[in-house]
Amino acid sequence: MSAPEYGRAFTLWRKAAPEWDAYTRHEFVEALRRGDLPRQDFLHYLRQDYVFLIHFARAWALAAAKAGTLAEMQAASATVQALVHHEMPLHVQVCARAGIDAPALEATVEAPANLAYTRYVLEAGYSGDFLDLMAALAPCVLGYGEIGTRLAGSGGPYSDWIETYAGAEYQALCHDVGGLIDGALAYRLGPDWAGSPRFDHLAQRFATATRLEVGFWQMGLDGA
Ligand SMILES: Cc1ncc(C[n+]2csc(CCO)c2C)c(N)n1
Repeated sequence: MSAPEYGRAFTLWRKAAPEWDAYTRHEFVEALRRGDLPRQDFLHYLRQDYVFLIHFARAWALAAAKAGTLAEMQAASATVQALVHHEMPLHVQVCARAGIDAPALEATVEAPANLAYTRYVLEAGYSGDFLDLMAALAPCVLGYGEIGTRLAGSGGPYSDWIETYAGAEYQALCHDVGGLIDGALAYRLGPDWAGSPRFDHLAQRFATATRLEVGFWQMGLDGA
């Protein structure tokens, strides 16, 4: 499948990430598409994803702290707001309907693949700058956008999940984040950012985060 249009950096990083297809076409994703992913596996994934989102929101808050312009600060803080007030309560709701109440969800023991991924992203932000954070965060945001687009209209028991990411609102967010990243690169590295030595290092960060997304799906299949 051709890459969705989420900006120039995404197009280049995606092409250079060896495990991009292993992430976006993982067996977990295919089982969501076919609709035969066991419910227990999905709930195990959702519980871990709730913990993931806590740290992901922290990483976006760190991005707000490392922002260089008002537009960057607005984009990062809006993402924190959306995560904390929409995406996380949605996980709480879905789990509650499946009999996992809030205290049980809060008591979720973090899987090693989850720890590895979230702390990798946070460390990129602690030791690096806004660009390091964006390169580490991009596979998560934009990969789900690509998966949503490919799975759109599949139907089945996971259609709500699929259509959330296939929908216009989430696709618009992916375009905005792609634009934010291209703008952040130009602002810090100049107009020839794609040819700068820093760009290869950022591509490696993107590839590592992609590899950790593969591990997260695999944890979803293995661990329930
Ligand atoms: C393991 C894992 N990777 C990616 C996402 C997708 N995601 C995480 S936060 C967010 C909102 C925008 O930042 C989206 C779409 C997820 N839920 N879990």
